[in-house]
Amino acid sequence: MTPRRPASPLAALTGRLIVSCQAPPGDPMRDTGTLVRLARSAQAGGAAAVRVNEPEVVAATVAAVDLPVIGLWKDGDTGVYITPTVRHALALVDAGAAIVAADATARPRPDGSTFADLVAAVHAGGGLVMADVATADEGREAAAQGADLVSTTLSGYAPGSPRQTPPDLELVAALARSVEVPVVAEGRIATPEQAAAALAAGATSVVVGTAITAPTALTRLFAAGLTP
Ligand SMILES: CC(=O)N[C@H](C=O)[C@@H](O)[C@H](O)[C@H](O)COP(=O)(O)O
Repeated sequence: MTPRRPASPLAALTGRLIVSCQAPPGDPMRDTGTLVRLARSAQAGGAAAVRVNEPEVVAATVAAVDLPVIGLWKDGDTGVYITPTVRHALALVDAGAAIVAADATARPRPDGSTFADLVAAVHAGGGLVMADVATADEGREAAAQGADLVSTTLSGYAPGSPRQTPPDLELVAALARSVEVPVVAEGRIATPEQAAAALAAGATSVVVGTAITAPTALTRLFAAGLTP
C-alpha cells in the first residue's frame, strides 16, 4: 500500500499538541497494536500529530490515523540513539513518516554521516526533518543544515544541557529567538499549564509523551506519592 503523506504537515501543527506514543523496551505497552490505539486515542482527543518509534509502528500508525506521523527510530540508549544513521532515517520515510525526528546534537553519528547528510536524504525521499537538540547552538546549527523544525527533546539527556525536572522553557525561548524554523517544546511537559507556558515561551507546537501515554511511569509516580 502507498503510504499516506499529507502535502504540508507543518501548517497544521501551529499552536497545537503533538502526542508521543512510545513505550520503553520491556514495557507491557510496547506492542504495535497497543501503540496504534494510543495514537488513535490521541487523534480522538485533539492531537495535531503523533510521534512514533520504529518503522513497523510508524507504518501501522500511518494506516490507522489521519494525522501527520513524526517517525523516529531509537537504536540503543547511549550517545546518538534517536535515528542515528541515514539508513534509519530512510526506513522511516519508507514507512510513511511525514516528518523524521533525528538527533542533531554535536556528537558523532555511528555511520560517520553528518546531520546535513540525513536531512538531504530525507528531503530527497519527500519527508521533513525534526532536529532533536539539547542546546540553542545545536538548534541553530541544525536549522543551518536544513532542519524543517527544531525540538528541545534532548535537553536534560545530552551534554551541555541542564538536568532538571521541569521542561526546559529557557531553551524554547532561546531557540525561538534564534531560528527561523518552527520550535517544538518537548521533554517532561507534565501538565496542560506547562504546555501552555511552552507556547507562551515561543514554541510553535508542544510534544507530550509520558504524561499522556505512559501508564507504567505514571503509576510509579502515584505509587511513590503514597510511600511514606
Ligand atoms: C530523551 C528521549 O529519548 N526522548 C524520547 C524521544 O522521542 C521519548 O522517550 C520521550 O518520551 C519524548 O521525547 C517525549 O517526552 P516526555 O515523555 O518527557 O513528554
